[in-house]
This record gives sequence, structure tokens and C-alpha cells, in this order.
Amino acid sequence: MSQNAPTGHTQHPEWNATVLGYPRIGPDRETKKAMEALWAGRADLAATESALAAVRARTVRRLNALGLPAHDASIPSSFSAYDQVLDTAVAVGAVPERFADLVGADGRVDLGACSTMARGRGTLAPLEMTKWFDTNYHYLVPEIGPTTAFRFADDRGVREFSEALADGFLTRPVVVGPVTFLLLAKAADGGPEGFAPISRLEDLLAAYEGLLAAHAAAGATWVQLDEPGLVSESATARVDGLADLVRGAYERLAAVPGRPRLLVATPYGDAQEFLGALSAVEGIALDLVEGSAPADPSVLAGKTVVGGVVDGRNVWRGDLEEARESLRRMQGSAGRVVPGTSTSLLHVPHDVSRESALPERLRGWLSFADQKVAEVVLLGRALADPDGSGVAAGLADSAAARADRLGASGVVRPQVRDRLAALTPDAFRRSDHAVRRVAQETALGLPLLPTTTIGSFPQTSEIRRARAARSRGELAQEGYEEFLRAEIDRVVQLQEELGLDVLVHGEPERNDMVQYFAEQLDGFAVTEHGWVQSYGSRGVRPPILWGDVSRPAPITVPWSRYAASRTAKPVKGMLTGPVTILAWSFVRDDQPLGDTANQVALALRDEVADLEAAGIGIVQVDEPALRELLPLRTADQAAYLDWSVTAFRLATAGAADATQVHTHLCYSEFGEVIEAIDGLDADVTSIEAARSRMEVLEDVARAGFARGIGPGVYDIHSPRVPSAEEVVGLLRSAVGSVPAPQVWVNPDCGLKTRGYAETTESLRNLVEAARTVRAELLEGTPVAG
Ligand SMILES: CN1c2c(nc(N)[nH]c2=O)NC[C@@H]1CNc1ccc(C(=O)N[C@@H](CCC(=O)N[C@@H](CCC(=O)N[C@@H](CCC(=O)O)C(=O)O)C(=O)O)C(=O)O)cc1
Ligand SMILES: N[C@@H](CCS)C(=O)O
Ligand SMILES: [Zn+2]
Repeated sequence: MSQNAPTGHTQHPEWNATVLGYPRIGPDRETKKAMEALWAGRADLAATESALAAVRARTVRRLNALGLPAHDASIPSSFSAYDQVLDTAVAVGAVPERFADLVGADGRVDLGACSTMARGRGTLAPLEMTKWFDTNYHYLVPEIGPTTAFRFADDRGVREFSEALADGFLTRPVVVGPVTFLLLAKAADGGPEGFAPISRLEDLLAAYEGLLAAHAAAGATWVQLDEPGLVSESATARVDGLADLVRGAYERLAAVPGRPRLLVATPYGDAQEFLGALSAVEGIALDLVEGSAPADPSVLAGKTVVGGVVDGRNVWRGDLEEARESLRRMQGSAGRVVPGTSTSLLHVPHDVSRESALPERLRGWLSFADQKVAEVVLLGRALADPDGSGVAAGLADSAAARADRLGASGVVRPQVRDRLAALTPDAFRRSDHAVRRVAQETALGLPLLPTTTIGSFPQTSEIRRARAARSRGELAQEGYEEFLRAEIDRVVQLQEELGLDVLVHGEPERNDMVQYFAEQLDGFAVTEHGWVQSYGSRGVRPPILWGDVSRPAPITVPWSRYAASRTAKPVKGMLTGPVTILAWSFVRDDQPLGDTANQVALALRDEVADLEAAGIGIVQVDEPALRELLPLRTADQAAYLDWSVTAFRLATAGAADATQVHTHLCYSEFGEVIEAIDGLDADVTSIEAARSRMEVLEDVARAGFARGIGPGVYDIHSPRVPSAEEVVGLLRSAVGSVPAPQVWVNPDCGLKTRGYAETTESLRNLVEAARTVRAELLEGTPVAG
């Protein structure tokens, strides 16, 4: 332990249990509502700040009521109005030059300015957004250059700590750690070739020193530094000597005079090779769900070790007896072992007790954030209770809930299993791609650089209101369907007017691309209040996949058939793929994921067949989560890619040669999974590319990818409208990297989060740009990149 360990170490009570973070959105999505009111001009900064403060106050009180004490720093202070990586960037002064005017004279960046960095404004492009490890949460990517002027600049986190303290709660501020911050950052545009943000670690540490000193001055006794970057081999492998950098960084932070104690958390997997480099800190939080206890227990000696035995990412009640045993096994090695969650509870909904519409039996199997807090608190008591008599009933109850789940009817359904067992290899194979291409060219007759969208059109408040009215019983099913048909009419007509080549029905019937399917498949349950943050103000209600899956009736066919009846142009049917349905649901843990994926795939295969029978000649099967589920450990990746590709092929390989199968993946790190994407054997793949200015096409070209590819030319995560000239530039660069006959023109992702004004203008520019570049290609004008 460091010579500079904070004084007064023994004056503070030790924790008995903790969680690494708590949902920030509020039980009724108060944070979303506050931020969206600010963006819409319905609330000013002061009103927004006060709405957010109410969410924070409620959180600390709730955590305290659930059993985490008020005065020992076991309650995390982990709020963020938009994203914790953005907050950290702002805290350490890493505001890109184009946003410099938004920084106040005091170094602070207010909520409006943070929102501009996140969402863009006018010609100001937002920060890039990407997946947070292998989760469905998305963070904003810091942009770091050789001259980024790091300093402790924005003290929002300290103010939030002080606010809780004034309310009577000594919390534990949570900040993204310096190593992870730089591993997740990208090199700012215009910097020297080969510049790596991690090379700025020494400079960044000065800002963290200031941050720790400010927290200490405010009275913080512990600060949690999240270092999940250390569990990701794709991140750590890029940096030579990373363990030494980690060691140096934490020795330097440990030397800050009077600092709070440091808890370094390594959620989402194993950071075994770096634990020895954390000798200077007082605490380590280990993910014991996706990672394991250290092979060399001496790295824990003398430390407070948060044993992350309660799964922060799934919703099943844990096996607490087993959890207690694994914590006990570590007790001999560590200074002190404290039960905790494996990750922040950011990934689970607030409270299962609100789900009164769920069958009671199912509800008894579940644990959301509040229940997980109760689980760690119970485990804390269990560790402190030598004979276990005071906790025996609680532990037995958790074991009984698990047994009840695994034995329930519907968990195993022989007809589903028999059908899967009877499949032959032909069920996973289509004809050669070249053969299919000819059949599809004949059937579809599309122009060079065909234009299309990714499926959803804006989910207007009218659509949401109609759905809400139907749920409340105020709008009959018939009236709701009539409303949806009118919406489809409008969307089809708009696409005709804009001149798009392949039309969609716009997905107005879907609350969410996964939840909608789950609602219509056996084996799933859905929640009423189970919101989880996906990015910024956007949330999802992940379905709960608890039993064997099958499709009682067609799901999307009536909508696609109706759209096709309203136009002579080809209409693309739209399905969510098996991997994404799994990735964005809470999935049963009693069988391999691949088996579950194949059950979902079979249901989708039937849907593809029904779409074909309804005359739909193009079917898109979205797999935006294919990359997200890629295991962080290289050793686990091949097996994952095998089952995920297999499931996609099972879903799609029943399609006729002339049916064009599309897939859509909304991320841009294509390189790592390009072979798997090839293995999906889709005829056309659309991918996110606009924010990264088509960099992704270098991977596509390098891999010799021979199928259709639609690099997104319009970043739909931002309200910004790309000009036709900008899209022309992107398209020229696309056809410069990939043969033009392979290139499709489409946005980065669906348009559901956008408004009609910006959507219409952006799509008009997209079509105009496609026509311009198409003409250049056909007329043989050289296309400059
Ligand atoms: C494509 N993405 C998705 C991901 N994960 C998913 N599960 N789904 C995705 O589409 N991950 C990666 C990306 C990016 N992520 C997202 C996530 C979420 C959204 C989004 O738009 N979320 C909406 C909520 C969508 C929804 O469920 N809508 C429901 C309920 C609507 C509602 O709030 N109703 C009101 C009442 C209506 C009213 O009066 O206005 C209420 O319940 O209070 C529905 O439409 O029925 C969000 O707003 O957060 C986008 C991308
Ligand atoms: N078809 C979906 C894909 C989102 S990843 C949509 O357009 O919203
Ligand atoms: Zn997408």
C-alpha cells in the first residue's frame, strides 16, 4: 500500500456491501424528460438542474433505505445527465477545439453545452458515439490530440458529492479512470499519424490529481475510478507496457496529499494481469460474474475487495449461497471482502415490485436494481454472521426462486427442441452469392448506388400517444391498426416523393425493434416500467427471455404487405435478428446462448418465409448487436462468432435466390468482425460510417468484401442535417474504396429518433447526392475522393 495512504483511515466505518453504480434515468425516466424539455426549450437550465438534483436526492435516499449506510461511502455517487465518459472529458478539460466557446470562464461546461457536444448543433458535429464494452449502453468518444490541455476544469462531480453530503449522505463519487478514459478515446482529427491518446497519460494525470484533491477538500473519503478498459483485450493489446503505465498512474494518484481512498473497479470481465499494478490503491472491485477471482491472491493483500458476485447485467435473482461461498474463499487473501455488484446497475431497471402486470411466479424469479441492492446487503450480513442463522431464510429463498424458475412449464418445450434437432446442414446454406446476385438483379432491377433507409421513420409523439391510448384501452385495436395504416401511407408517399429506390413501411407499429418481437413470441415476458438507458435520453425496456421460444403467428407480414400494396417500388421487409434479440433482452442462463439463439432464429425463419409468400422480395434482418456481444476476451470470440453466425444463417437461409437478404449493423468497428459479417452471407450489409467519415471502408476494402455494402452517409444520432455536398463527398470516398456496383446509399441507422423536418431534408440531400455521384460514375467523370 502507498506511503501516502490517506490519514484517518480507521476513523471511517468500513462498508459491509456496495453497488458500483445505480440507474441514472429515474424510475419514471425523470432525467430523460428533464433533458428533452431543455432541448425543446420547455425548461431553462435552472429548472433542468433542479429536476436532475431531485433524481439524485431520490437515489441516495433509496439506496440508504435499501440498506446501504448513509455515512460510510458505500452509496455511489454515479449520476450522469447524459454520459459518464462525456462528464469525465469535461471534468478533465478534454473539450475539443470546435466546442471551445461553450466552456465557461470558470472551466465549467453547463448542461446545454454538454448537450451540444453530445448531439451536435448546426455545423458543429457531435462527439462520436459507440458501444460501451459488450453492453447496449453507448458512450461518447473523447477526442484527444497532442495538445489537448488537460486540467481539472469542471467540478460537477464534486458539487454533486457536496449536494448529497448536505442532504446527510457521505457518498462515493464514481469517475471513469484515467487509463480507460484514454483507451476509449480517439485521436483528434488533424493530429500526427499514429498518435495514440494513451501517450498523454502523464498529462492527464495532472487533471485527475486536481480532481482527487477537490473531492478530498469537499470531504470525500473514497473515490471509485472505473477502469473497465483493462478487461478489454482489444483495447489493452494495442498498448505496449500497459501494466507499467497503470502502475505508474496509480502510484502518482496515490501520492496526492490528503486524497480520498481509491477504489479501482474492473467491471465487464477479468483484468487479472493488471491487478498487481494496482498495489498503490486501497480498494479493488472485481467482476466475479464475467471475471474470476485472481489466480494470484497476493494482489489483494491488505485491500478492500469488492467481490462483484451479484450480476449487474441480468435480472435473475442470484444464487446467494454460492455467492457467499465465493466471497468467503477470497476472505483469507484480502484485507476485507465486501459483497458488491459485478458492474454498475446502469444496465438493469429500477424495481421489479412495480411490474404488477407480470405473472407473480415470474416476478418472483427477478431482481432489478433495488432488489440487487437488497441482495448485496443480505450477503453483507451473511459474511458478518458466523453461523448464518440470521440470514438462512433469505439465502434459502433465493435458492428456491432459482429452482422454481428452472422447473417451470414453458422453460423446456419438446416441440421447439425436436424441430431444432431435426435440422440438416442445408437449413443453414443458400446458393452461391454470385448466383443469387444475378437472380436478384433480374427480380429487382435497381439502379447503380441504390438508395434506401434502414427501416424506421420518425416515431412521432402521435404514434406513441396512439400506442399509449391503445394500452390504456382508450383506443380499440381496430382504430390503432387503421392509424398505423395511415402512417404507412404517409411514409410510403414521402419516400416516393423523395425518390428513394427501395422503400420501407417505417416500423410505426414497433415500440422498439426487440421489444416488439418479444411481445409476439412465446418464451418472452415484457415489462411496463423496466426502462434502461441506452444512450443520452434514450431508453429501452429489455424483454425477459425465460423459456423456449416459438412464433405463434406472423409478426410483421401484414404491415409489409400493406406497404407493398401502396407502391410499385420494392418494399423491404424488416426483422430483428436472433443475436440482437438476445443481446437486448435479459436472457435465460440455464442453457448455452447459441441454443437460445437458434430457437429465435427458427421463429424468424418462418417470418421470412411468410414475407416471401406475401410478395416481399427484400428482407432485412438487423443485427446491430452482433459486434456488441463479441466477447472481450479473444479466447472466447471464435465460439461466439460461430453460434451467432449460425443463428443468423438459420434465420435467413430459407430465402429463395431471388430474395435479397439485407442486414444492418450500427457500429463502425468493422475490422474485428469482418469475417463473421462475410459469414452471415447477407446480400447487402448496411453499417454506421458517417461519424467516422467512412474510415470503416478501409476495413471493407482490405478484407476484399464482395457483397453489397451500405456505409451510412447520414448520422442519425444527431439532429444535424447533412448537406448534399457533404454526402457527395462521403459517397465519392465510398466508391473510391469499394467497387461502385457494391455500394448502397443509406443513413447510418433507423430514423425513429429523428423529427420529420430534419429527416425529410436529410433524405432529400441523400437522394440528390446519390444521383450526382451516380451520374458522375455513369458519365465516366473521374470521381475524386
Ligand atoms: C437501435 N438501437 C436500439 C438499441 N436497443 C434497443 N432495444 N432498441 C434499439 O432500437 N440499441 C442500440 C440502438 C440505439 N438505442 C436506442 C434506444 C432507444 C431508442 C428510443 O427511441 N427509445 C425511446 C423509447 C422507445 C419505446 O419503447 N417507445 C414506446 C413507449 C413510448 C413512451 O415513452 N410512451 C409514453 C407515452 C406516450 C406519449 O404520450 O407520448 C410513456 O410511456 O410515458 C412506444 O413507442 O410505445 C425513448 O424515448 O427513449 C432509440 C435508440
Ligand atoms: N430497422 C431498425 C434498425 C435499427 S438498428 C430501425 O430502422 O430502427
Ligand atoms: Zn441501427
